[in-house]
This record gives sequence, structure tokens and C-alpha cells, in this order.
Amino acid sequence: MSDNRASCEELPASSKAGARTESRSSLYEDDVPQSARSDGADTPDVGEMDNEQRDRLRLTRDHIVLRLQTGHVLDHLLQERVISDRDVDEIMDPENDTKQRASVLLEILPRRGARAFKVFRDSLLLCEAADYSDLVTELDRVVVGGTGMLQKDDRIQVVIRVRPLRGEEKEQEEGCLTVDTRLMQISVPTMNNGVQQFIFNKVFPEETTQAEIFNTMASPIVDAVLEGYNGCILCYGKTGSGKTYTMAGPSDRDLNEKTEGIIYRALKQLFLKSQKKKDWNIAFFVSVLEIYNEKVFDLTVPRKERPSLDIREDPSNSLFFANNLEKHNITNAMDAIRVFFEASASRRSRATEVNERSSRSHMVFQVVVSILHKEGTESGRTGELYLVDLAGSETAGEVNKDAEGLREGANINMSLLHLKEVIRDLSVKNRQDFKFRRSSLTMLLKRVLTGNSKTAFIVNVDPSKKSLRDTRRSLDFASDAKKVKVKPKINYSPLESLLIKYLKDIGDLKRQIKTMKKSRKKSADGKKLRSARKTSDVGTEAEVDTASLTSESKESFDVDRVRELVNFSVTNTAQDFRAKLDGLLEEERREIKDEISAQLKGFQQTVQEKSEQEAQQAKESVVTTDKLLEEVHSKQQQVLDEQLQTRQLLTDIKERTAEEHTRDDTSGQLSDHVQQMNLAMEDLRTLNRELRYEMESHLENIRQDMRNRDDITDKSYHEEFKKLQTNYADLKIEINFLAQAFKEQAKAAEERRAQDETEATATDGDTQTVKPNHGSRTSTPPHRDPLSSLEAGTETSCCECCEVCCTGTWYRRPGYAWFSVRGKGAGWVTLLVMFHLLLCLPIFPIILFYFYTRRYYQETSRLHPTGESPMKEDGETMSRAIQDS
Ligand SMILES: Nc1ncnc2c1ncn2[C@@H]1O[C@H](COP(=O)(O)OP(=O)(O)OP(=O)(O)O)[C@@H](O)[C@H]1O
Repeated sequence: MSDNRASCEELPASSKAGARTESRSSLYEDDVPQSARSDGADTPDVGEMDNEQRDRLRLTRDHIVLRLQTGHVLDHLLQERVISDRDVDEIMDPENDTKQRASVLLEILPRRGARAFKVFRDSLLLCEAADYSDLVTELDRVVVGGTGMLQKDDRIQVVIRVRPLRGEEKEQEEGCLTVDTRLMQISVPTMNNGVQQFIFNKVFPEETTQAEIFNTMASPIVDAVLEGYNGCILCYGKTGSGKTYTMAGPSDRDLNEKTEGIIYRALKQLFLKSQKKKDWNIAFFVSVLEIYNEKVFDLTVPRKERPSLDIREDPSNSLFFANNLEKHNITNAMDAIRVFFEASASRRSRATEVNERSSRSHMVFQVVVSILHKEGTESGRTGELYLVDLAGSETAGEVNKDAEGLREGANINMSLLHLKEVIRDLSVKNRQDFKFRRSSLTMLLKRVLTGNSKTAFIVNVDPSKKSLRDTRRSLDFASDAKKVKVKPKINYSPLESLLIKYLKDIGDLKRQIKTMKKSRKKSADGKKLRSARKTSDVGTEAEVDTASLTSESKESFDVDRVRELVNFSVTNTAQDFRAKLDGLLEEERREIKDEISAQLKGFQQTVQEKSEQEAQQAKESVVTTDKLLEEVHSKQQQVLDEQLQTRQLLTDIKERTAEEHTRDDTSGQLSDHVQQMNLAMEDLRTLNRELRYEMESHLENIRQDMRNRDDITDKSYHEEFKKLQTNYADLKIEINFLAQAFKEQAKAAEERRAQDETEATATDGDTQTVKPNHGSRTSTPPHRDPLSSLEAGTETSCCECCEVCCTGTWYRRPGYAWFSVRGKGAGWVTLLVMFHLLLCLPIFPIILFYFYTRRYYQETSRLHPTGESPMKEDGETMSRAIQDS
């Protein structure tokens, strides 16, 4: 309570509460002064609240009761004309106890409408609201129907914080800024001694505490983040105006619970509130980056290994993010604070003319909160909180003169200028996305300036006269910023939350396992100790046993508890996972079904089209095949024809070959004939000689006989002789004729062969077929029938009548024929004749001759139809020759 009182004393003078100091103290004393009462004439006429709101308010009554004890809540309400003096009297009736007073107030407030609650809420905040932000939130819900006051307005909330003058500044001058917190107004003197007034969502005077700042404007945003909203709190102002102080707090040595800035408080609140959300699994991820000379660095990475990060654009929403920025999973506020503390220690800062610890880079502290309902009955969501401490704008005089300082200053001013431009454009609803790309700062802030975020700007101003120009510029910027619209909405992200939840569960399980291991180790140590004590001190055994038992039971309890927790967590996780998975599977199944049916339809259509095409192609191919078949048939026919022709040709060739063979045979035969004819010629010549010799010998014999025989008449002798002469002449003519015929035949055969050869050469050149081979003729000569040869007028080798006694050859020509005796037969005949000539009578040879000749004549007459001899004419010549001889 003493704290509250002190807080009340810290209330700003500009809140005009001073007029009611008395009443405030009396209210604190639970005594309502009469002076505090006024007529209810100016009581605002407001509508009534509905029943639901009343019910919800009743739930907060106990909290309010406590606050009412402070007294200055009613004072504030009175001041804000929410309640009248009469209402105050009614509430503070001495007969009422605190609870009753609260009840009366809650009866009155709904009648005063929504504004009454708003003012009541603010009055609670003003009364050191750190402990009852729950109540404020509840009031917000009742009044606004949302999760916080800021949600009602869909614009960037802008508050002004005036820094108190510092040591030497205090000595030199007084603050030139006037703040009216009631009117949320700040007045700035102009050059012409006038005053320029700016009105914002809140104006915090110099004496405003860190807690007040946080509770008024940061706390609702932090709470909203836990609901799944995006939130951003950004500190803007010239260098040395108190941005870092507001966001983080003073330097290390002065940092304490009172002075700690928004980041520390936000982290504490996040974890505190998250613990109260028992139905939800909440995971936190923290990252810290700085933009230094337009380059982005991860402040959680050691400076030596710290690379500059790329800024990438998410194509799905055209928002930017720092690639590869590390997000640390944090399980408690202290870890998160440690991460921030270490990161801010490595942030680039240096002493300048204005600030002994001036930030040289913009810093963005980001907390991602993943929220998943344990039962899975509500959707998971993700809230992101951006806490931005910008580097301060600088004038040339304030910048360090070294090159690095100049460069830093130029980059800082340039990026702030781009931010201003963007804000100016957004304030007049002239969003130009390309302008965000001009600097790293605007790129990274795009998501909180344009889209889904509860954004609040804290514009820090320096009350000194020398900073007046910069203050005015900052307030101009703030004026633009408060016109910028935002569209905060809950980020439902079931999948991401699920994943994060599992990651968190894994982390929890790991921690639990660690704890279990530790407790087991302790247990083992305890046992050792016990056994040691057993031996040394029997007297204390009972005590040790008791202690160890207690310890063991405690450990076993812990282990059981952990096991229970693990089981519960695992079961929960599994259930959640299964439920989510089922849902996803169902959805996936449905999608796949749709996709498959769509694909099937497409496929069917394609198949139909293809089958039609194939049918058409088949038809065409049938026609083509028919044509081809026809062609094949015609070709076959051609081939057959060609085969036939070839066969014909082959036959021709064969025939020709056969002819050739025949010709060869014929020519062979002719050759044989010629040879035979030559032989016959030779034989004839021999025969002729023999006959001549024989004739001469016969004639000689006959002459001898004639000389010896008287009975033989000259006449008969002459006749016989004539006959012999005639025969001889005939034979001679026949021989000559035959020789002539043979010669002609041989000549003709030669000519035919030559002609055949010429033809064969020509045919060979044309057809390249079988060549007749005359030189290598191997065919056997055909069998020669003696009778057919005789018929053909050729020779025969034997007479068939006396193969043993004689051998001779028959010669036949048309009209005549003869037989030539030769060889063994001729020898025998000659011997016989000689025997007769020598031994027998001379008549005997004649008779023999007679018979012989007679047989001849008989044969001749058989063969010769006429029976006449062609040698008759030569009879006389013959007889003459015989006579001569
Ligand atoms: N509300 C305040 N109460 C007390 N001291 C303050 C307050 N605001 C700022 N200061 C002090 O003023 C000095 C400058 O503040 P701070 O460093 O936060 O300024 P800044 O705007 O961050 O400057 P820069 O842009 O150069 O970093 C610090 O010493 C800080 O402790």
C-alpha cells in the first residue's frame, strides 16, 4: 500500500490531480470528502452495458475493491467527469465497506457507458498498474470487446515520452515542452514565441516511470501477442532523447527492476502470462539483430564470427526477413533476458557529443510466440513481438568527426529519412512498396508498418531548447505515424504451432530426463553416505535412515511426478498429433480424391481422344496395309513372273546347255565319225590294196588255171573276168565316193563346231550362264547300233555271221552295198586261198571264188533292190586291164 501511495505522489502535475489532493488522501483513508462532491449536472449521459458485460465486470470486483482503497481512482474518475460528486458520496458512504463501495461503483459505471470504463481503466493504470494488468485487460475486454485498448483503433498508436533534463542541462536551462496528459497533448514553443500543440494517444511527461510507460502502452500489445497477434513497439527520436532507456533501460550499473525498460518487462510479462494459460502450450523463440551501415547482423552470434545477413523477400506476402537469423528457443524469462542482455552488450555504440553511450545501429529484438491448445479444440496461433530501438537522428555537430562516425551518422540519418518518407506516404494512404526497398530498416519494418500488427511508436523527445528543432521534427514524424492504418489479426498457424509444440515438448522431455538423472545421482550419493555412516556411527543410524527414506520417497515422488508428466506430455502430444494428423490426412485425402477424380476425368478424356485417334490411325493403317498388300501381291506376282522368267531362262539355259552338250556330243560324234572315217579311209585303202593284191593273185590264179584247164571256155572266162573287173571298179568308185563324203562330213562338222563356239561365246556374253565345255567333254559316246548305222549309211564293225572265221565291214550306199574283209578273217581267207591254190586243183579256187562271189551277190541283191552293179560300164576296161596283165 505504501508503494501505491508513493505512486500516487508521483502522478504528474499536469494531470491536474493536485486540485483534489485532499480528497485523494481522504479517499485513501476510505473517507469521501464533501469537497469532492459536485453536482451531477455535468454527468455524461451514456448508455447502459449489457448483462454479459455486467457479469464479467462482477468477476473483477475483488480486484477493483483492492484498487479502490487507493482513493485516487475515484479522484481520477471525478476529474474525468465520469462520475459526479454525488456518485462519489454514494460510493464512499461511511456505512459501506470496501466491497460495497466497489459494488456501488460497478453499479454506476455501466450507466456511464463505455467511456466510463475506459477512464476507469486508465485511472487504474495511473495508480501504479503493474500488479493489475489482468484487471485492465479484463476491463478492456468488457469495454472494447477485444483484447486490448489499442485494438479498437486500427491505427499506429503513438505516444510521446519526454526525457527529463540531465545534470548539466538542468543547470543551464529549463524544459521548454509542456505536457497535458489529460488532453494527451504536448506543446512546443515556436520560433515566433508561439506554441505548437500536438495531440497523441498518450503523452508521458518527464517524470513518467518505466512501469507506467510499459503498462500504458506496451502491456496490451504484449498480451495481444500471447493471443496470436503481431505486435511492435518502436522507439523513435533524436540521439540522446532516451530511446534506449525506454526500450532497454539505463546502463548496466543503474539497471534495476524500476528502471528496466520495455524489453525486460515484456519478456517477464510474456512468461508470467503464459504460465496462466494452462490450456495452452506456449513456446518462445528470441532473436536479436542490428542494422549497422545498412547491413544486418545477428547480435546473438559472437562478433568475430558475425556475418552480415541477407534480407530476403517472402514472395507469398511481399514482406522481408533477415535470412539465417538465429531464433533461440527460450523457456523462461531469465534466459530470454540473458540473451537480450548479451546481444545488447555487443551492439555497436560509442560516445558522441550528445550521448556518452550512443547507439550506432538500429536494433530489433524479436520474440516469436507459438501457441497451441493442449486439447486441440482451438486452433494454434503464432504471435510475433518486435521491439525496435532505433539509432537517433543526428545533426552535423552531434556526429563524430572521424570518417567512421560520419559514415555511421550518414547511414543512420538516411535510413531514418526513408522511414519518415514511408510513414508520410502511408499516412496519406499512398503506399509505395518500392520505397520500402530503399533501406534495410524500412524493409524489415514493412511487416509492422503496413500489415498485420498492433504497432505503437514511442517518440522520445528531449525537452532542452537546443534540441527544439529535432523535437519538432520528431513530433511531425509522430503526427504522420499516428495516421498510419494497420490491420491486426490473429495468426492462425496450426502446422507451425504443431511443429513448435513438438520441439518444445522434446525440450521439456530432455530437461525432465536431465532432472531424473540428477536425482538418481543424488540418490546414489545418499546411499553411499548412508552405508558410510552405518559403519562409523550406529547411534545416528535411525536418523540417517529416516533422512534417506524421506529423501528416497521424495526422489521417488519426483521421479513419479516426472514420469507422470512425461507420460501426460507424450500422451497429449500423441493425441494432439493424431488429431491434427487425422485432420490433415482427411483434408489431404479429400484433396487427393479431388485431384485424382480430376486427373481421372482428364485421363478418360485423353484416353477417349487417344482411342479415337488410334481408331483413325488404325483405319488409315488398314487402308495403307491394303495398299501395301496389293503392292506386295503385285510384287509377288512380279517375282513369280520373274521366277517364271528365270525358270524359263534356266530352262532355256539348260536347254541351251543341253544343246551345247548335244552339239558337243554331235561334234564329238562327228569327230569320232571323222576319225572313224579316216580309219575307214585307211581301211578302204588297205582293202583296196588287199583287194588289188587279191584280185591280182586271183587273176594270176585264174590265168594259171586257165592255162591249166582246157574245159574253161574263153567266153566264160571273159565273163567272169569282166564281172571281177566291174566289182573292182565299183569298189573303187565306192571308196572314192565314201572318201569324198567323209571329207565333206568332216568339213561340215568342223564348220558346225566353229559356229556353235561362236554362238556359245555370244550367249555366254549375254546370259553368263552355263558354258559348254568342249575341251572337257566327259559324256560317253552313244551306243552305236550296227543295224541303225547301216541304215544311216555308216560303217559297222562286224558282219555278225562269222565273228570267229572272218572280220569285215559292210558299206552301204543308196543303191548298193559292199563288205570289206580284214583282220583275222582276211588272213584266214588268204591262207585258205593259198592252200587251195597250192594244194587243190586250179578249179577249186575258182569254185570257191564262185561261191564266195555268189554269196556276195546274193547279199548285194538282198540289200540292193535293183540288183544292178554300177560297175558294169567298167567291165571292158577291166577285161582290157586283165588282158594287158
Ligand atoms: N526517462 C529518463 N529518465 C532518466 N534518464 C534518462 C531518461 N531517458 C534518457 N535518460 C538518459 O539519457 C541518456 C541518453 O539516453 P539514451 O541513450 O537512451 O538515448 P538514445 O536516444 O538511445 O540515444 P542514441 O540515439 O544516441 O542511442 C542516458 O544516459 C539515459 O540514461
